[in-house]
Amino acid sequence: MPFPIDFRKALRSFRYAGKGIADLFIFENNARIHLFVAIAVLGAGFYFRLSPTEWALIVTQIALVWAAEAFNTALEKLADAVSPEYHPLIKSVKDLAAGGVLIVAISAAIVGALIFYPKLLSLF
Ligand SMILES: Nc1ncnc2c1ncn2[C@@H]1O[C@H](COP(=O)(O)OP(=O)(O)OP(=O)(O)O)[C@@H](O)[C@H]1O
Repeated sequence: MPFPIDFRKALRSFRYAGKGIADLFIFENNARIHLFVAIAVLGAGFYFRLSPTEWALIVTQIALVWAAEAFNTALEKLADAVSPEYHPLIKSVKDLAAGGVLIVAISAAIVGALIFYPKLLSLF
């Protein structure tokens, strides 16, 4: 019986996923904005010496926004391949996917404000 886990296949999948993440930040303007904001937030996190729980919340929010952006970009590309011309369903698909990104971005902004606002106030 062959070993139940094909590690070479898993490694190949990781490489493809890494290429997807690199493409996201190299080619997608919105993703680059999210990357820039995340770097600024991480810097602020180190400056204010966040607690482990605060770090967990911040890292989760950053990951959610990046993942949503990746799924949104994938859907946009799929939609463009399937129907480059105007189609009301494609409009709905793209608007829904963009709405998904906006939902997590708002959540991230609220979590960030809850964590950093009191710390910023304490500076003055
Ligand atoms: N083929 C299409 N059919 C119908 N509506 C479309 C189509 N392509 C785009 N749209 C509309 O235009 C909006 C913007 O689409 P677009 O693909 O330009 O995305 P974007 O958010 O500007 O991202 P990017 O700049 O990364 O392409 C969509 O949310 C949708 O409402």
